[in-house]
Amino acid sequence: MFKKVAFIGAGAIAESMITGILARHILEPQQIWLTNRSNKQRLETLRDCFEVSVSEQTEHVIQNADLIILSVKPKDISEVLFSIKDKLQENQVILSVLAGVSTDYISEQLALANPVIRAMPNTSAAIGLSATAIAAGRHATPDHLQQVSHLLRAIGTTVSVQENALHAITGLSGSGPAYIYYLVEAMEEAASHINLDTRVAKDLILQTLIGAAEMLRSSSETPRLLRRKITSPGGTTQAGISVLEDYHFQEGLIAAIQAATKRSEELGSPFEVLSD
Ligand SMILES: NC(=O)C1=CN([C@@H]2O[C@H](COP(=O)(O)OP(=O)(O)OC[C@H]3O[C@@H](n4cnc5c(N)ncnc54)[C@H](OP(=O)(O)O)[C@@H]3O)[C@@H](O)[C@H]2O)C=CC1
Ligand SMILES: O=C(O)[C@@H]1CCC=N1
Repeated sequence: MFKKVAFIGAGAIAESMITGILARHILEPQQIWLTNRSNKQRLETLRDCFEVSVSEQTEHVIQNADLIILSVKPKDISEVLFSIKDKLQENQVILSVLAGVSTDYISEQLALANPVIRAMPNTSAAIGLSATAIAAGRHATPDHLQQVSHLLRAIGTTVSVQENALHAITGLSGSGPAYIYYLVEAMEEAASHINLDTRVAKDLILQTLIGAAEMLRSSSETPRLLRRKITSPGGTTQAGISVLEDYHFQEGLIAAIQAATKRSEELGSPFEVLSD
């Protein structure tokens, strides 16, 4: 297991991952190091909250780390790779969670034989419920993949995929929680239109979501059948679904996931490398 894990990038996904990892005691706080570009206040907040080590010096953070997690925006990756390439030690494993950016790009920029692995988690990592996909890049052996998967299993489920699937996975499950939160925003807004008490409505919406998710997980029935069982002919659900159909709800969601997938490809396109 990794002894020191360094995060370069201290934003939303780094925080979610650290929360999940510490909650499962996969690592102790003193094993986690963190840096960002300039937001000192943010580093201090995370240090105080998690008791992890922080430093404005990337060199200090990555020194002797056996796993380095890249968690910056795609636009910042070139700068980060340039700043660490001369400081990396042999055998340090690189794990990138960036949308779009290929492992080949990372390896080419580093021009080193360090193993590179790419993963796409989501923010449910914070409660150990991320749906994470992982792909091996250059120099990553099955053993490296296994070690990283072990760590990532602390933050949820992990599935190994071919790297070219990661754009679609980013559109589906990387961004996925946002689609659900967007739906809940609309349900809460609807509750106010139908004069329900806000607190009561929030509790009912939450339990409805949890119940439906658990039904999907535990039942052998398809989502379509589960939906049909709620939809009495001429009843309330049919009235509601019929309006969703008028608004092309499903087509909208399909288009949203396609757009997010395309955006991942676009974010990665400045970093494409010609294959050997
Ligand atoms: N948010 C999500 O749900 C998910 C995000 N991702 C991916 O994770 C990555 C980060 O996303 P997110 O956490 O949302 O982004 P945030 O904007 O919240 O965080 C980005 C972090 O990167 C830091 N940073 C920028 N440039 C540098 C640099 N040169 N050296 C060190 N640190 C730097 C920023 O520091 P400062 O604030 O000081 O500028 C900030 O801490 C993205 O590539 C995204 O695609 C993947 C899965 C899910
Ligand atoms: O919105 C984004 O670009 C990132 C990638 C997946 C989730 N958030």
